[in-house]
Amino acid sequence: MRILVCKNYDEMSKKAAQMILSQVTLKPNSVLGLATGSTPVGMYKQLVKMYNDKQIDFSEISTFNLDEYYNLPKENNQSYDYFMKENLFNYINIPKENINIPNGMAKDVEAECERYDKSIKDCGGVDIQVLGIGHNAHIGFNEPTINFERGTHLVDLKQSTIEANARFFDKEENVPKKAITMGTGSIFKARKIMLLACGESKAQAIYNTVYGKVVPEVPASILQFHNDIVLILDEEAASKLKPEDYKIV
Ligand SMILES: N[C@@H]1[C@@H](O)[C@H](O)[C@@H](COP(=O)(O)O)O[C@@H]1O
Repeated sequence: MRILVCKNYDEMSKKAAQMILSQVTLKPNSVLGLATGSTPVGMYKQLVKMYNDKQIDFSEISTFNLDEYYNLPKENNQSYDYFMKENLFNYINIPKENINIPNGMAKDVEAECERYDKSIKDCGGVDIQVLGIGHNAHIGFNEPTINFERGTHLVDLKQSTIEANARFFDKEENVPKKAITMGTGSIFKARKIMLLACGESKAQAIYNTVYGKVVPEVPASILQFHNDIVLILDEEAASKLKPEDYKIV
């Protein structure tokens, strides 16, 4: 695990965007695995800026998002489909047909999950996967559980995740209780993984991810076994790590 610590959120976002830029420059038809949540918003802003400055071209890029709420229409301003358009897709030149997000409104969820996994495979797999992390170390919507899930699946969200995401909804009752997410197995298959975390509230989850036992109760701990993973943290999220284990950038 490579761990880079940035002074603050802005620096973290810039570093993350630079890594995407290198990936896209080296391979213009890269497959990007994308995440939602407040953490990657700054990175998306940087990518839009790079696009406006003609530094990056998304015309051959394909994307796969990690997850989507179940039974929340795309048009709802809290759907992840809406989030991605608002934060990235509306402002760059990615072809619409190259964008993939699980369909949370699918009637046959099992078929939708199979279709999603097959699309990732048919695209040649994810080149670089962007991840945020939940307070309980969930990645995508893979909540702490008793076994690592392989492929895309429907999950029941933990009460703590519902509470954490309630800040985006009018009322907690409106937060969906289920989501469709890529499995830890699918995430792990990405050739490169870049996990972003900021703020003190993520420090314990980061500590457990880096030093804890690899167990499905700490979903992100599986990343210890990945051979090309970088954690990009701000100082607060890194505050429980030993200084000899990270590089300040
Ligand atoms: N499904 C998303 C995750 O992909 C994200 O990492 C997490 C943390 O969000 P935030 O970055 O807002 O703390 O929130 C949600 O649960």
